[in-house]
Amino acid sequence: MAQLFETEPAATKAVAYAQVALEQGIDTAPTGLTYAVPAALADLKPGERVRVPLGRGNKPTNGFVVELHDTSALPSVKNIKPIIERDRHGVSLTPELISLAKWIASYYCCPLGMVFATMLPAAVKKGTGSVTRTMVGLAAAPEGRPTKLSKLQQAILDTATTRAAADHPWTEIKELADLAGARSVSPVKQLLDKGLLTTHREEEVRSDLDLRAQRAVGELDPLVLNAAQQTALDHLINHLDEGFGVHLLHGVTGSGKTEVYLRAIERVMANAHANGSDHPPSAIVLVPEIALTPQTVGRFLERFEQTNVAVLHSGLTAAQRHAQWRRIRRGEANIVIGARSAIFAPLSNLRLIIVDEEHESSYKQDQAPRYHGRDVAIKRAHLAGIPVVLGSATPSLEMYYKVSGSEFRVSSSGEATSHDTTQNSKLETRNYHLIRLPDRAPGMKMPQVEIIDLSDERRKRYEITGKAGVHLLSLALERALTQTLKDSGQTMLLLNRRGFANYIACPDQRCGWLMRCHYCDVTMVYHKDERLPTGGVVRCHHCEAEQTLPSTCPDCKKNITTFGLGTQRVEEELARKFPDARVTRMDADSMRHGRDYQQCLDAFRAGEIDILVGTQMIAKGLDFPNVRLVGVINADTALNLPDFRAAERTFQLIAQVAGRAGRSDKPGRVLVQTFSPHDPSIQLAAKHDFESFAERELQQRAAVGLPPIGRMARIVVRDKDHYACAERAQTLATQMQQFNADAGGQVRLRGPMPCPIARIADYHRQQIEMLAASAGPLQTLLTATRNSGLLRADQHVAVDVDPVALL
Ligand SMILES: Nc1ncnc2c1ncn2[C@@H]1O[C@H](COP(=O)(O)OP(=O)(O)OP(=O)(O)O)[C@@H](O)[C@H]1O
Ligand SMILES: [Zn+2]
Repeated sequence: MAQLFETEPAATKAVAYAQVALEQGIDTAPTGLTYAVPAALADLKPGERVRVPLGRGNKPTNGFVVELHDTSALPSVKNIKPIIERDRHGVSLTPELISLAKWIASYYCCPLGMVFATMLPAAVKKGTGSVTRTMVGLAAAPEGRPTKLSKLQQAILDTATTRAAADHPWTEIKELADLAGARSVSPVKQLLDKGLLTTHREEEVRSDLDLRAQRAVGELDPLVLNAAQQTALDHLINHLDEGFGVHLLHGVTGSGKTEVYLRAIERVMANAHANGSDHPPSAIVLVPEIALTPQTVGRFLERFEQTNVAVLHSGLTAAQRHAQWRRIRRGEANIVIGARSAIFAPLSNLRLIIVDEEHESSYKQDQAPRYHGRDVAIKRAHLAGIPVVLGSATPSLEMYYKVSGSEFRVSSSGEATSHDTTQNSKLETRNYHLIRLPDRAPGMKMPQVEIIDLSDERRKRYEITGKAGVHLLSLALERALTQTLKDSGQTMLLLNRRGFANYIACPDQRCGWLMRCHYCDVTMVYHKDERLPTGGVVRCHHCEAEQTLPSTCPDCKKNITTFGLGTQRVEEELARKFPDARVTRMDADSMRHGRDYQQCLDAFRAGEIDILVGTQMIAKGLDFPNVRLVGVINADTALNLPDFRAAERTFQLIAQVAGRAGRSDKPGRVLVQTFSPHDPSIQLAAKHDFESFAERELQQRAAVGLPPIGRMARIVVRDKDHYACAERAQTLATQMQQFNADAGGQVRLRGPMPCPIARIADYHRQQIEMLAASAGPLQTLLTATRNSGLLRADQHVAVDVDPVALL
C-alpha cells in the first residue's frame, strides 16, 4: 500500500473521497467502502462504475460510486486506497437508480453493491459486442497557417462543415471520404496532418436485432374502446400529471387491457413538454416472460413504430441486450418493454410504468437481491412521482388488498394486530386505485366453465368398462374434443406437470419402494425420450440429476410401475384417441429456446395445430381467436402444496387458462377436471368470480395474520452437513428471538424447522419464518441480525422478504 503512494504521489493524491459499493457485496460494509479519488479522476460522478483495489492483495474489483465527499470521515486518511480507474466502457447509473438501489438494499436486506450489479445486464458490464470507431470532424481551432488545399481536400472539408451544421459533427473516415467523392481515405489523412480535422473515438455496440420482425400482424384497424375501457383510460389520463399513484387495472381475461396500456402510453408520449424536462417522456412496460408473451410485445412494436422502442429480455443475445441498453441510456429509445429487470432501464424523464399480469410469480427474483419486480416498479414510480398501472385478470391478493381499502384486520388470535398498520394503510389507500373492466372486449363473451368430478368419472368408467383406474380424459372432455375437432376449432389442454409419470414405484404396497432423488427429498419423474436407447430417463425436477429407469424394484425385485400425471402422457393419450389430430406439446422440455415458443405459437395461430397441450406456459396472456375448447386435465396439482398461496395459485391458473377460450365471436367452452369439485377456489374460478374468492381468502389470511394482511420474511439456511445446518439455524433463531424481544416482540418467529423440501441438490435446508403486522418490525429485526454479523449473504443463508416460493 505505502509503496503505491511513494511511486505515484501526484496521480494518487486524493482530491476527494468516494463511497464505493462493490458488486460482489461485502456484508461487513453493506453500503460500501471509502476510497480516495485521484486527481486523474477529479470529474468522477456518483453512479459511475469503477475498479478499486480490495483486500490485502489489492485485487481489482468492480463497484459503483454511491457518494462523493470532500473529506474522509475515516480517522486515518493515509491508509485510504485510491480508485484504480473508471469503467472502460463508461458505464454509469442515473441518480434515480441509485436511490432505487438504496431502497432495494435496505428493504430486501442485501448489500448495496449486489443491487447495483443486478441493475445492469451482464452484457453491459462485460461490454459484449462493443467496438471502438475512430471518427473525424472539424478541428475546433485549426493549427498552423492556412495552406492551399487540393480539390479533394477542399471537398472533404466542405462535407465535414455541412455535416457539422446539420448536427453530425463526427463521421467515420471512410464514410467522410465516400461522401465527398474521394476514392481513398488519404485526403482525409492529409487534412488530419494539417490539423484541419481532428479525431475522436466513439464506442458503439454492434448487434443485429430487427424489432420490426417481431411486430404483431393484422389488427391495423383502430379499435373503438368500449365504455369500460374508455372510463379506465380517462381515469389514467386524469392521473398522469397527479404524481405518484398505483392503479390496479382488474380486467377479466380478454377485456382489452393491452389497448388501455397502449393508449395511456400514446398520451404520455404526446405530452412531450408536460413537466419542462429536456428529455422526451418515457415509459416502461413490464411483462412476465417475454418469450411467453410475444403477442403483447408485438402490439407495442406495431403501435409505436415511430417512437423508439427497446426490448430487454433473456431471449436476446448478449450483444443485442447491450445494444438495447445503450440505446436507452443515450436517450434513443424511450419506451422499454421487458421482463423483471427492465424495471432498471436507465431512462430519463420517466412518466409511466405498466406492469402487465402483475400477479405473476416470475416477477420475483429467486436469488439475491430477492426483489419483486412489481414492488420495485411501485417504488420507482414513487421516487419519480409518477403513476404505475398494474394489470391482471386475477390480481394478486397483495395488490387487491391495498386498492380495495379492505376492512380486513388481523384478528385477535393472530397476535399481529397493530394500530399503526391501520393508519398506514389509510394513508396508502389514497394513492391506490382500482379500475375494473368487468366485460370482455366487444364481440366476445366469457366462456362457460364446467367442473368435472374425477371420482364420479372413475365410477362411470368402471360401470361401462368394468376396469378401474384413472383416465386422463373424462368422457365429457373426450366428447368436447371430438366436437371441437369436427368444428375445426382449436383446443388447449393444461396439465401443470412435465414429464410422463411423477411416481416410479414398486407395485407391491407391502414393499412400498418409491424412487427418490439421491440429492433431494423429492420423487423422481419419468420422461420418455425416443432419442435415447433406453427410451427415456428419470429426472429430478429440482437438481436435474438423471438416472435410467430401473426395470425392477431394488428391494424386492418385482417389476416396477410408473404412475402419476405428466404432459407427455396426455400427448400419448391424445395420439391414441385422436390419431388424426395435430397435437403439439408446449412445456419447458419441448421448448428450449425463445424461438421454439415463437414457432409453436405461430403454428398455432396459423391453424397448423389442433390441440396444444402444455403446462402453465399456455395459460398466459395468449390471444388466439379460434380456441373454442380449454381443458384442465387436473386442477388439483397446486391445491395440495404446503404453501399458504395454494388456493390463490389454483384460482389464478384456472381463471387464466379458461380465459384463453372464446376470444372471438364464437363461444368458448372450458372443462375443469378435479377430484375436489367443491373446492371454493375451483368453484369461484369457474364462475369468473374473483371478488368473492378474494374476500374469502383475505378473511382466512387475516384470521392467522398471513400476507397480505400480515407481512412475512423467511430465512433459509443450507449446508451439505446436516448438523452444521441445524446448528447454524438454531444459533440464528436464538439470536433473533433475543433481538425481537429487545425490540418489543412485534415479530412472530417460527423455527428453525426443516423446509417443506428439506434437502435440495444435497444441501440440507432449515428455515426461520417471520410474521409481523407491518414491514417495519421485520426490517428492524433483519437489520439488527445483519449488523450482528449473522446474516452473511453467502451461499449458506438466504434472506427472502415477501417470499413467493415457500418450498
Ligand atoms: N375495444 C375493442 N374492440 C374490439 N376488440 C378489442 C377492443 N379492445 C381489445 N380488443 C381485442 O380483444 C382481444 C383481447 O384483448 P387483450 O389481449 O388486450 O386482453 P387482455 O385484457 O389482456 O386479456 P388477458 O388478461 O386474457 O390477457 C385482442 O384481440 C384485442 O385486439
Ligand atoms: Zn434432485
